[in-house]
Amino acid sequence: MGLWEAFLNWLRSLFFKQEMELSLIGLQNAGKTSLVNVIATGGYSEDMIPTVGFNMKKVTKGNVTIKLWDLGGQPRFRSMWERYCRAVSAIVYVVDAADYENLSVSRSELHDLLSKPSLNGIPLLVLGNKIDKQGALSKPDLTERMGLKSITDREVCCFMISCKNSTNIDTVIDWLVKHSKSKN
Ligand SMILES: Nc1nc2c(ncn2[C@@H]2O[C@H](COP(=O)(O)OP(=O)(O)OP(=O)(O)O)[C@@H](O)[C@H]2O)c(=O)[nH]1
Ligand SMILES: [Mg+2]
Repeated sequence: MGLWEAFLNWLRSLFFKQEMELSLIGLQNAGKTSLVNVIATGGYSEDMIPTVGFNMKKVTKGNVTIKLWDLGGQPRFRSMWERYCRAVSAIVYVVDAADYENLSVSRSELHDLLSKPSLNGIPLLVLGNKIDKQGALSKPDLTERMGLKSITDREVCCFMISCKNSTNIDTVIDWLVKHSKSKN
């Protein structure tokens, strides 16, 4: 980056703060809270407590402030997913790519959620997590098993990640930042 361009970017960052709000959705144990921690602090722990209800965290990346709604994935919390997705710039749906048993439930929960008229057109980022695990699905397999090609009414993107090894977390952050909106 040239000096002049860097200077312009710096100026822009002073005046054009960006902000975004997004919701992290997915079945229990998919790694949503782990992802929040990795994005916020880079920390990872095996010892996680299931999220009860939801948590909110604000993270700043460059001049973008991201408000993250981290929702509980257990069946009893799924009915509130829609409510927390209505006003967001993007829905981030986390899937455990090594947990074959729960893939069909994850797929149907995703498609149920996207069928809500209130969520029409909101961009979707699907993250296949835990690719450090042996036997984790490849991106084409996950795309197929989650029926992502049939979603045509919005922007859909899919990345394979590992919160444990911080794989592709920078790609996720780049995507998020690109989907933020100007505040003023
Ligand atoms: N091997 C591996 N384990 C992971 C990874 N990410 C998360 N985990 C583990 O998966 C378990 C569940 O992680 P959480 O982040 O609590 O999952 P969650 O989606 O927030 O679950 P709920 O809050 O119940 O909806 C924890 O034991 C994590 O350590 C990963 O990339 N690789
Ligand atoms: Mg959680």
